[in-house]
Amino acid sequence: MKALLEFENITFTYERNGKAVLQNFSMKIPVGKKCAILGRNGSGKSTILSMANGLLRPNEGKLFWKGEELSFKKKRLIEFRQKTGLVFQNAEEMLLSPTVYEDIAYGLLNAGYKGDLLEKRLMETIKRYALNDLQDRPIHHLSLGEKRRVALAGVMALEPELLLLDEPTSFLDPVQTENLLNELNKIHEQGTTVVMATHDLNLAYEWADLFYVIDYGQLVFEGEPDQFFSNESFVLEKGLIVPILFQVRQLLKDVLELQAVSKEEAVAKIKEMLGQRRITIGG
Ligand SMILES: Nc1ncnc2c1ncn2[C@@H]1O[C@H](COP(=O)(O)OP(=O)(O)OP(=O)(O)O)[C@@H](O)[C@H]1O
Repeated sequence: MKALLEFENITFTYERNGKAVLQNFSMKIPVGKKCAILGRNGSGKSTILSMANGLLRPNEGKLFWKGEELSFKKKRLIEFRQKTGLVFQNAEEMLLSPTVYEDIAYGLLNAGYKGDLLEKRLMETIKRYALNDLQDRPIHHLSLGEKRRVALAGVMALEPELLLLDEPTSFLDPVQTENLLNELNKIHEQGTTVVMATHDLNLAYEWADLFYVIDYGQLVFEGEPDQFFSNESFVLEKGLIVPILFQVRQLLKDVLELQAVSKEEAVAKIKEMLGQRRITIGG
């Protein structure tokens, strides 16, 4: 499996002589997958995402981008940071420009775009993320869902190969959550590898191809979502729960005496039973 980004034996401490947040941490993110990083509060998920974006430098160990060791020299780091876009947990707080248009332009300017190229990319981004009606609006007049869309658009304007998202659906309503997932699926279909840290296990199960479970700064599971949730005692031990979607799939399989029930079939069945657009049960 070819790794896009690899963490190799990384140790990281925020404070001098402080407790290591990551210890001998190794993880490979393959090209072209939809990955979810899971783990209890404080397990190290945001730290991993910041390091994957070159914002934090390991105390020990190495990072590899497409097999090549990451250099922390300024120029190389700037190049690397453009290839790995990070949308922060409170993305809306990162929007500092007066308007949507200016915010996206600011990111492009910082990345060295100017003149016609800047204008072209700006217009493409505004169109692609359906921001036409919002472009001249002051950022503080936007809803949370709209602010998240602007933050995502700002990062995607730089066409990263790896998109990193820290709890992108927190505080979004079910419709906005669904819109965001549709957007992420489009981004993924166009060739971007997507990694999301989330506490929403139903969503992670429905969306991700690959799980990384972090506990106390260690990678304790890497693999398929079904494999992870099949071992309930392990899931509970890691401070997580088996989501309702997984349970319904197992139940339907038994009741209907089928070999397998796809996630899509299970989602459709739950929606039919609950008469809802999206599943919002459990964490
Ligand atoms: N800037 C910082 N300075 C010092 N310690 C920090 C800093 N940021 C995070 N930590 C500590 O590092 C550990 C891991 O934090 P991190 O935010 O990576 O966890 P997380 O899994 O993303 O948590 P959550 O699910 O609550 O967002 C925690 O103990 C946290 O207190």
